Amino acid sequence: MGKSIVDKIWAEHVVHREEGKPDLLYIDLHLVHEVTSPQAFSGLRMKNRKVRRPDKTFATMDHNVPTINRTQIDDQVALNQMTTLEKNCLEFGVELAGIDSPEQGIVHVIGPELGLTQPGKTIVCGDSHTSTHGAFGALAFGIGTSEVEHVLATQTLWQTKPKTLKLEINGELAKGVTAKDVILYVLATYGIRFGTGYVIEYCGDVIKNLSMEERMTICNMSIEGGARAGLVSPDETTFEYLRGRKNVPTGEQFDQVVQQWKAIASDSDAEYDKVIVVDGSDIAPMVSWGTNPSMTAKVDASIPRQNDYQTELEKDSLVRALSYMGLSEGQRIEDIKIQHVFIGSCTNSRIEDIRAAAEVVKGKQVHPQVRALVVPGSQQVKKIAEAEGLDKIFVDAGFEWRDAGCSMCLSMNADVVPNGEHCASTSNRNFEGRQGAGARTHLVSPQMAAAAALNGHFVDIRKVTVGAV
Ligand SMILES: CC(C)[C@H](C(=O)O)[C@@H](O)C(=O)O
Ligand code: SF4
Repeated sequence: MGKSIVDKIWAEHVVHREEGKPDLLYIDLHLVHEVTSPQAFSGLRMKNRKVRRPDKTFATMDHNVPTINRTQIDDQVALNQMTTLEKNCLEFGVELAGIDSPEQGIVHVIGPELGLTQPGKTIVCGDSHTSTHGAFGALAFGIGTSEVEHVLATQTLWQTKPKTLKLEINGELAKGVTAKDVILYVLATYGIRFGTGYVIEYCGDVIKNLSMEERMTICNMSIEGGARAGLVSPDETTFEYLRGRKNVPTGEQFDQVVQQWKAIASDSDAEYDKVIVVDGSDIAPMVSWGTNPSMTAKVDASIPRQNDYQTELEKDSLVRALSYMGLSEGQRIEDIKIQHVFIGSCTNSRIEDIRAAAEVVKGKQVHPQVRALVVPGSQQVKKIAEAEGLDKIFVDAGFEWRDAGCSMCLSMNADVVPNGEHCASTSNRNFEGRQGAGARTHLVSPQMAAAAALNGHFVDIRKVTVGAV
């Protein structure tokens, strides 16, 4: 019987095993951000311990950094967390992409960008969307602050081996259907718990034909389906993305490491604990209408009615979600009006996302009732976009063009959606209050967000002429 990538990575990383206990796993890369690390560093200091492997630890600041006027920060909470991280990194010898660094950005955008994220690695971070790095064939998952301290101190982590779920997406995607729609469709179909206890391995022709950035979008939202990790076996697309990046070996050493990466991919006869098969041609551009990512519909459909559900529990949660969202049963998705647009977050803020949105926006104007923001995932993405003139396309159309950070994805900084207003957002969570108290989030792809910005309501991107000036 063949082995899956999870079996292989696990076997290579167990450093201690005892019957009836979790395994002790070796961690290859520990990413750190300002929100979940302060107590962990304090813990080390109190116990008089060092960071065991500073060379395998990398920090950035992303969650509450301002995305505008960075030279003069007046948000005291943000400032305090940022200076604390700076002090901790200096004291413990951890490399930091700080606020002034050209490498600063959302932790899940910069890991891959800097070539730190590589196939076969175990990667952790005190952040649930660490699953993003799975796109490279790494076993990557979020950990809590006490575990952050444990990894800092020992470079290991106690973990129970998860079950494996093969999610095969076959066929082809229609024009206008993106990776974001794939994962929203999966969540709309299988719910927010189907992945609980599993690591999801995404495969099939649709996944094979996606770019690395698109694969990251899908792996990113594995956590929204209950799985702590989601991954894709590495292939030529993976190796080509990594070739020439900082932190990736070069020359002959690159060829050698590619051989190791190839060996880590799942065997064709690998067995899984559960298998789900999806037909890619069923997927349409998706829009979330409720308060969790599974409350999502195709753009040309309508919000469900109570009668569409069997159980009282489901009917109740529909009613509650619609009351928070200020929407009604049976309302057409295209009739939902929006006042804000956020193009950003670790789900959709990479260069391909920004390019796709710019294509839609080019030569057009943001609807007069809409405030629209583009927040690149990293300062490097920002720089590439500016070199291509994309910032100008957005600014000319009436968008705000910002510095890198999490921004309106969770509104820990000044980028907030006001109470009761609707936001078309390329992020990953639409929970109550996520983008501000009373804010109403609709999860969509960058193309769909851009089209909504121009129209003031959702429109079917398949019917929009893209790129016409
Ligand atoms: C702040 C952080 C702990 C949190 C997470 O773990 O995901 C955040 O990134 C989020 O997206 O909600
Ligand atoms: S962009 Fe959003 S989802 Fe991603 S790490 Fe930041 S807050 Fe979390």
